[in-house]
Amino acid sequence: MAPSFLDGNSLFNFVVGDGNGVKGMVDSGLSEVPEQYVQPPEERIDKLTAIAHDNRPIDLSKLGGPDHDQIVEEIARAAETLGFFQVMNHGVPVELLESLKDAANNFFGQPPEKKAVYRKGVSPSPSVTYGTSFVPDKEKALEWKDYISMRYTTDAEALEYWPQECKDVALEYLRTSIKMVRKVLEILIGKLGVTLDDSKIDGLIGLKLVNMNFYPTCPNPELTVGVGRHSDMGILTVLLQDDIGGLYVKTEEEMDGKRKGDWLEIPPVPGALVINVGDTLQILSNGRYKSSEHRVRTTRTKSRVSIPIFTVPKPTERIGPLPQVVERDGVARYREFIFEEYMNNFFSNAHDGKKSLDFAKNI
Ligand SMILES: O=C(O)CCC(=O)C(=O)O
Ligand SMILES: [Fe+2]
Repeated sequence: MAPSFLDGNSLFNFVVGDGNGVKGMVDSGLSEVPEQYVQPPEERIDKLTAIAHDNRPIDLSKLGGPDHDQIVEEIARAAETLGFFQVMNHGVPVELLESLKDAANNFFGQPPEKKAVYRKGVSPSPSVTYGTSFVPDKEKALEWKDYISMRYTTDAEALEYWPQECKDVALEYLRTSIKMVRKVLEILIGKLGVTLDDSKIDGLIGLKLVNMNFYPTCPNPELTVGVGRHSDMGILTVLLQDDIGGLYVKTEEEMDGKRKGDWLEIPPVPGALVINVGDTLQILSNGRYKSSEHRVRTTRTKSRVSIPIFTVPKPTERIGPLPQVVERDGVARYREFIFEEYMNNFFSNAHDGKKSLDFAKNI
């Protein structure tokens, strides 16, 4: 029977506390968006004014041929401007991409009690968390999204604790993507005129998370957000999205006829993956690479899945602008800190654009 949400508390408990998620709420028969999900006007997303970012995906297979230098340029240019680009021939098998979307839909298609076992605090492993929105306790308006997050430690631990519905494909996705992430990161660091040894790179991408996001259908998409404005905290994010669309990125500067502050949609391209720069890479590069603000809209008739891999430094890693870059720039735009401090700050605040980076600003 459809629960009647008489007050805000019972709705919050049903969705967040009991782990029914937004999907459970929608499945209970909802004709309009509850007040807790209504965004203030300035955060709502106007689908009609969106401009598509229709750049072709960068063909990574060309790194092995005569066009190597041009591809390196394209990657660096994209990281310096929008901070987002798409790649093809990335080494992640295209069939695996299809299986991943199926796995995500299968996982979220289960009854709530099967998913709720992975809630924070009750999950059989601290590396697996099922939840909804971002930090529900801190948010003025909740995000229209459920997720499962899988932090990688070892293959054995993943095979034991990650959900049956997704563990094999998620591990394969991680294994194949990481090779590509390393390659792209080495290119970007190289373009800064810096070489880092393998152990330093290992530390910078020492923490890896595979998330599966599920955005249920929404009766009033114009009032809600799937994910609010934010930037990612780590080094590079790899993102697989399905064919629904709705990922928007804010332009940091005037480019290709777009004005600073315009929101561009990253359109779904079959077989491609989206890559974006995270806060930590912006900091390491002393601001040259852009960790862009992005957000996700909701849709009325079809649910959407996306599957990001976040590559993030080890919590104990000391982070700051690379000394060679600071020397050349003549100024350090960010301070040094231990990554765990950054991470704790990131997860203790609601999404608020690029405010996460203030933690690292030099005062
Ligand atoms: O669903 C998407 O397309 C993006 C999700 C996202 O930005 C995130 O999980 O950090
Ligand atoms: Fe993101």
